[in-house]
Amino acid sequence: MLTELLTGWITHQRWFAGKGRPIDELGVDSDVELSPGLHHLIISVRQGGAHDRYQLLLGTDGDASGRYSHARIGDGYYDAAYDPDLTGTLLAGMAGDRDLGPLRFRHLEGVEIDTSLRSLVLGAEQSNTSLVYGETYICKLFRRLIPGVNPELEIVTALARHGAGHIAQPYGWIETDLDGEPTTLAMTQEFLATANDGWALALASVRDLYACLDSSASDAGGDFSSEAYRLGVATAEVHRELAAAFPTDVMESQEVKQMVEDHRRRLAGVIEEVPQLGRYARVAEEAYQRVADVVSEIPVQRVHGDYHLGQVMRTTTDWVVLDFEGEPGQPLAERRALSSPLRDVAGMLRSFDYAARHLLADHPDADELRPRAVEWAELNRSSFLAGYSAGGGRLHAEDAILLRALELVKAVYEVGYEARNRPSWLPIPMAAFQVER
Ligand SMILES: Nc1ncnc2c1ncn2[C@@H]1O[C@H](COP(=O)(O)OP(=O)(O)O)[C@@H](O)[C@H]1O
Ligand SMILES: O=P(O)(O)O[C@H]1O[C@H](CO)[C@@H](O[C@H]2O[C@H](CO)[C@@H](O)[C@H](O)[C@H]2O)[C@H](O)[C@H]1O
Repeated sequence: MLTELLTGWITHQRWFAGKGRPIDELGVDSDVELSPGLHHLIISVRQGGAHDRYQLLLGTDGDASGRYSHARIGDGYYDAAYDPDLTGTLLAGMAGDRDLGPLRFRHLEGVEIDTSLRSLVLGAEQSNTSLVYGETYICKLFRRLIPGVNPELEIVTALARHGAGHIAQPYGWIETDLDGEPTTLAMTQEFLATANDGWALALASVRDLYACLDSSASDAGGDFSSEAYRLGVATAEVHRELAAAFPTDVMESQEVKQMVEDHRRRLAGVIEEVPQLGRYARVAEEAYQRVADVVSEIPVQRVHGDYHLGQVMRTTTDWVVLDFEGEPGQPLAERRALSSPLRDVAGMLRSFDYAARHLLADHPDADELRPRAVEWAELNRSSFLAGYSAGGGRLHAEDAILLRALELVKAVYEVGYEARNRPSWLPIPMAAFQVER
C-alpha cells in the first residue's frame, strides 16, 4: 500500500523533519494528477503530538523505465522531482496560470517562461528540493508545508515589482490553501548559473590565509576585503529597498525592553540545551542589558532574518541576496515580523568569524593560525561595515550597542544550531563570547 511505502521512505529523506521519532500515522491529504504518470501529493505525518505536512511529486510508472532507481519509493512509485520527462508540467502550469484541482500555478506579470527546459535536482540543500531548468530557472519545492505565503516569495516578488537590484528575478509560484490560508508550495526564480556563493568565495580566501603559514608573507590571506565592502554596500541597498516595499515602524522603549526579555528567554532555552554556554551567559546578559538601559528606540522594517555568507552569491557584476525566508524553525509570524536591519548586519559579521575559524578546530597549527584568522575576520568585518555605511545603511555611534547585542543573539542561536546539527563546529559560536568588543 502506498502509505506504507511512503512511511518507510520518508524517514530517509534529508528534508524530513521528524527523524529519529516513530511515525504513528501517515495519510495522503491531497492527490492531484498533474499529467499522466505524475501526481502531486500532500502527506500528513503524525508523530507523538506533532503533525507535519509534506509535499511530494509522485511518479507512478517507475518500473516501466527502471531509470529512477535512485528515487525509488517502491511498487513502481518514485520521487518524480528527479524525472525531467515529468517536471516540465510545473513550468507549463506556471506559464499558463493553470488551476489543477486545489493547486494554483501562477507567473509574475510581464515575465515569459520558457517551458521547453529540462530539470535537474540541485544537490546542495537541506530543507527543500530545487529543480534547475536548463541554466535558466531554479524551482524550489518547499517540502515541509507551513500554512501561509512563503516570506521568500512575498519579499522577492515585492522587491521585483519595485525594480530592486541584488535579487534573483522571480518568475512564478505554485500555491494551494492549507488550513484556509493560501500556502506557497514552490517558487521559480532566475538561476544564477555563473555565480559563486559567498561562503565558498570567503573560504577560498581563508584557505590562502592558512597556506601562508609556511611563507614569510605578512599580508595574511587572499584579500576578500573589497568583496566584503561591496557586500556591505549591496546589503544597505537591499535594506533600503525592503523599507520602501514594506511598512516600517519604530520600536519604542517599552518594546525594546520586551525584545531584550525575549532574547534573555532564548538564551536560557539554549543554555538548557547546551549547558556549557552557561559559562558565558554573563557576557550576553550584559550586552542585552546595555540595550535595555541605553537604546530608547529602534527603527524596524522587513529584513532577511538569516543573513550569512551562504545566502549571498557573487555574479560577474554584483552581489545577489537569496533565501529571504527568515530564521528556519521559527513560526511564520515571527519570521515576517519587523525588526532592526542591524540583525542582518550582525548575521553577516558572525559569518566572517565562521569563515575565518571553521578550519581551526582540528588543525595541528591552530595556535599559530588563530591570530591570522582573527585578523582576517576583523579586516572583513570592518570592510563590510564600511561598505554598509557608504551604501547608506544606518550605523550611528549608538547603534554599536545594539549591534554588539544582536551579534551575541545570533551567536546564541548558532550555539543551539551547531549543537543540534554539527557539534564539531560548536567552538566557533562559543568563541564569540570570548572576544572583547
Ligand atoms: N537563484 C539561484 N541561483 C543559483 N544558485 C542558487 C539559487 N538559489 C539557490 N541556489 C543554490 O542553492 C543553495 C541552497 O539554496 P537555499 O535557498 O539557501 O536552500 P536551503 O534553504 O535549503 O539551504 C545555495 O547556497 C546556492 O548555492
Ligand atoms: O542556510 P540556512 O537557512 O539553512 O541556515 C542555517 O544553516 C546555516 C549553516 O549552513 C547556519 O549558518 C551558520 O553556518 C554558516 C556556515 O556554514 C555561517 O556562515 C553562518 O554565519 C552561521 O550562522 C544558519 O545559522 C542556519 O540558520
